[in-house]
Amino acid sequence: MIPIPAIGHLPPVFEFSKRLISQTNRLSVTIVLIRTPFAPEIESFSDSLAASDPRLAFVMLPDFRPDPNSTRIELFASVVAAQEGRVREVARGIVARSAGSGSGNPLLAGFVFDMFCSALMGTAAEFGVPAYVFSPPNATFLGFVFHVQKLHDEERVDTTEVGGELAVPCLTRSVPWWALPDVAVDKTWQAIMLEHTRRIRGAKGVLVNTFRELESHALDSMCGAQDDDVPPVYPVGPIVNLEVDDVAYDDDRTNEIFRWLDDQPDSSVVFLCFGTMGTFGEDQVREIAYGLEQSGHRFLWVLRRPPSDHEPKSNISTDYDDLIDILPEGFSDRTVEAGRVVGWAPQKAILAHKAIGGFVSHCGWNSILESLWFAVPIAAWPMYAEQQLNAFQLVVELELATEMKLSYRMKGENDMIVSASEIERGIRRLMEEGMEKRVKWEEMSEMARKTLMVSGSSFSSTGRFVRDFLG
Ligand SMILES: O=c1ccn([C@@H]2O[C@H](COP(=O)(O)OP(=O)(O)O[C@H]3O[C@H](CO)[C@@H](O)[C@H](O)[C@H]3O)[C@@H](O)[C@H]2O)c(=O)[nH]1
Repeated sequence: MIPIPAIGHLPPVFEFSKRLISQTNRLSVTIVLIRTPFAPEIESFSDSLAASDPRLAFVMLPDFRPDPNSTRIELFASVVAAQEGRVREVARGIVARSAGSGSGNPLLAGFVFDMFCSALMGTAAEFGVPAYVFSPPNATFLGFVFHVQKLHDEERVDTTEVGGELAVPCLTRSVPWWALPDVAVDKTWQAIMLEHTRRIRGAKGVLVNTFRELESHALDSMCGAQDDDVPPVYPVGPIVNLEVDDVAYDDDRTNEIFRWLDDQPDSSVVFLCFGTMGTFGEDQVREIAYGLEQSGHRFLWVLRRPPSDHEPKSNISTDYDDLIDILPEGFSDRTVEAGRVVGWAPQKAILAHKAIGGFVSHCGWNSILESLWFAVPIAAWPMYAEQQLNAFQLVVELELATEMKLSYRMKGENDMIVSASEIERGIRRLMEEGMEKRVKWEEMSEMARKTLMVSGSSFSSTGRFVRDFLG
């Protein structure tokens, strides 16, 4: 398994690997890791996982020192380039062990590459084994990028110049311009994604972190007549790694969060968290603070700061030294009973807590799956990457989530701040009017859990993958 070292991508790969070997005794998994600033906690959970099963091995590549001036795009590309030689070496080691094992069975059965490591897929061919791809984003996004690439390469349609809505087979409704992800409207991102997508078409199959009951339309749109060059897609999710929180966050600060949550009534707290990179300027922080205060609801707010001018541009967000510096004056005193503002916090364990009644989320796919798993309704506030498409899918296509703000592209440059009163309204809608939606989240949560049980759809799909993988 060759993951890309980002927090949104690693835990799903770890969890899927674990599931894979629990479902079959014909496979073991070696995960090739590289230490980067994206995933500082990487070792704490890989160590604990490696200890859990001898068929799960980790190879840690030496530290990768990023060029501090590189953008996130450049950084990802250079990480993958740095991985290349070592991935080959690791594979050679596995092949050499099979030669020495005397069993005559090849030990290297194949590779699974993160979709953003597609540049390494040629390694599989060198070793004469299949290359599969793992997609941490959902089936809708996968269908979307296949379609955009087909439009681009076969019909000479450049979506960055379309400017209106776009009909895509993976969604029943056309995607309005404001919900199109960066890969459809931004030339740099599109060029990168087109490259990945062309290579992914050459994979033997694509594993996707989703489940049929949630995304049947998108999954069906990718098989058969619609686009006959798409490799088989295996929905194997939801892959929600519940252990990461237990392993990585056993400290006083975290214990204090849970002591406070324990004292709050059931379903009374709104949780706000914006993924590994979601941060705001001072003006927006102030509006959120006032919006929360005016809503009168209890809250738990993860607030992190963007990298400063002298830090690498590609770093993930970090905790503030002192939150008092950024919050409006007197806010903490006035809300001492009603809420808590914290730095990085164990999101899954928080969503699992009975005091949480709603989640204001940036709509990263892991966050959505975690919220579905614990049946916590979302108010969507997408920020970057494919999150606007995820939000559109949740709010408009599936009618599951409410909205806080659906796009940063909907408004003009100077008008991107969401006001305190919009935030107040959004929180009230989420916490007070969501009964019907809450039932839907509970039903979906039950389906998410069932799909992983023996004979559930994702369990069966994983079994199908194992059979195909081993030929
Ligand atoms: O304070 C925090 C913040 C985040 N998390 C965890 O970090 C992960 C974040 O993943 P996700 O919600 O997917 O957000 P991103 O980190 O933004 O993920 C990237 O990767 C996802 C999967 O490809 C994409 O859907 C996103 O758009 C992309 O930004 C989740 O497991 C959260 O539980 C915490 O535990 N504590």
